[in-house]
Amino acid sequence: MGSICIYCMSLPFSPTSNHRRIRNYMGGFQKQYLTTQPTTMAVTTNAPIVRRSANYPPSLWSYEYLQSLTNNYVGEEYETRSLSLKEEVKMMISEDAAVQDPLSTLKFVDDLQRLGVSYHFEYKINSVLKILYHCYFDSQEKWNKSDLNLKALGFRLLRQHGYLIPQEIFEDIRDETGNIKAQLREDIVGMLNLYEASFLAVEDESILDEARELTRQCLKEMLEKNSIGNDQCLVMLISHALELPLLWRPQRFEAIWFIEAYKTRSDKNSLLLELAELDFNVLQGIHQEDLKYSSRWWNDLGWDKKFSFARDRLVESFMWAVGANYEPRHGVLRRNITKLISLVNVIDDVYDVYGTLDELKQFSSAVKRWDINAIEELPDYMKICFLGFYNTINEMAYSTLINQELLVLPIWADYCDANTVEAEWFNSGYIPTLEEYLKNSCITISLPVILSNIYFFTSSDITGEAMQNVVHCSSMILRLADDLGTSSAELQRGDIPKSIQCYMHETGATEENAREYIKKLIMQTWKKLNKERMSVNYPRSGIFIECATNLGRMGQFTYQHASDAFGSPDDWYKSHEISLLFDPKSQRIIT
Ligand SMILES: CC(C)=CCC/C(C)=C/COP(=O)(O)OP(=O)(O)O
Ligand SMILES: [Mg+2]
Repeated sequence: MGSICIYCMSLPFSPTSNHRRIRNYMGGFQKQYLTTQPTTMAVTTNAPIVRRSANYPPSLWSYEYLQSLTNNYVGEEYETRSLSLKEEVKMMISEDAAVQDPLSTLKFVDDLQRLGVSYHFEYKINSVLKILYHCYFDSQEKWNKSDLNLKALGFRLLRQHGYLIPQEIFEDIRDETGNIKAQLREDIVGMLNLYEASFLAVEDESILDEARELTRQCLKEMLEKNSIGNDQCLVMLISHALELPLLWRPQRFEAIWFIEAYKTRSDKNSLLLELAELDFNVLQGIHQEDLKYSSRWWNDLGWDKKFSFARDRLVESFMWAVGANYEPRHGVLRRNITKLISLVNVIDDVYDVYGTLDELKQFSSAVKRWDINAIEELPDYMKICFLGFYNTINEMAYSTLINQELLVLPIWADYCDANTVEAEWFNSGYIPTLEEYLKNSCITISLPVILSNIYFFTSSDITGEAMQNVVHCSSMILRLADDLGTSSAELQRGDIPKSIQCYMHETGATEENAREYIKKLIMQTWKKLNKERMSVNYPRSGIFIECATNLGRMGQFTYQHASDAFGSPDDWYKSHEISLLFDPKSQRIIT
């Protein structure tokens, strides 16, 4: 096994002195080029502690700006229009039409989902999908009569709704050379739907794996050769799918994009479009109220002013909350997710960047005891940190009448312990195996702790094992996506090796190959998650499972350009913040 030191990426690595020398060199690099903040605070000796800083930029959004947000889409006029549009659209989802014209029905359901309004019609959608399943998809004899597009779209929507249609539905798509049959390649929309459908694979479904690769190649080639024709909307849909498949996209961000794409479609339904835009704007008003509440909480907590070394990411944390669930009735859930993510960001920065190993151990032990008297032993900045954390969690428990111990123990203790392990690795220069790293870092990515807290606000009906599997899969997806996006900056400022570097160290792979391997792991994890999602008792367990899945999706969306768009939001991320939270839908085209 070849060895490359993650600190210099070129020298052969010897786990002892050579490595330590390079790490010291990195320490020198940090001192020279990164902001360090000498402080007079002493822990056990009188030597000043040299602390790192991640140099995160300040928040883009001031408290005053957030509090000044107003939304015009309130009042009787909009409510009445919205109600009547919903009635009209509901009548367009017809059981009879599903039997007569299954493809049009499936396309309509797909549009409702992508436009972000399907939550109004869940009952009706479930009913037509059930009919479609029994008429066209419950036996080989039936699906053999369907064309590629009908099979692919039906497969995707039905699997998404828990129907385990077998992959064999696509067993005859290849010719004797192994390529997709020529006449199927002419059905570009069918190919696109097959590509999207293939992401619903579970483990050991090679037909779907092959279909994904073959359709990806074909679609990519068509785009490159400009051979799709004049349908601009189809061209947009194909490049959008190749960028990130639909299944991996958080629905609200998809709606922002899809509403604009839908406008360019020749067969668009103007009533449906009006409903989608109006509904988006009404919901944006509701989200703004949640955001204003959250910003008051954050302002009162005062961490943005007290911890200059840490991320002040209230609005961005709120985006994750909307990504997790955007429906009007889940405001409390969004507010709590925002609190949890904002807290976790700062605590993560304390462990990763600012705290000394001794301080971190003290903090972990204080959390374990969950005793207010524990703060006496902590340094000043940690007193504030512990107190804010302690009060917020207790208040969340109180407001939902949950025994705080359920919210706190043992999962926050596990979270702190796992972070301490990372700090120990950093201090000793230890490079874990990929397996060892992932076991620990799927805890430090914080989804287990966030989702365990969320569990109590969603009153979901889900068994312990299913919950554990779903939490594990979404944590893994978020961890791997986060590493693909943030590890370069993290290593520069000094952090433990992340999954890419652990894999490189273990196998001698290049960074490019390691990144490819990590992407494969994301795909494998999705297969496990797909299986879990299809086997649970939908929709009673739906909210929790959707939240968990969506937070994984938020990771894939946020870090898709291999940069830390969350920690250091760039123009691309900022434009999404504006479209999601501040600008109502208008004639503006978003690319
Ligand atoms: C669900 C949450 C918490 C979302 C917020 C965004 C996020 C994944 C932060 C992790 O920060 P990081 O990149 O510093 O993580 P780590 O230090 O663990 O690599
Ligand atoms: Mg971190």
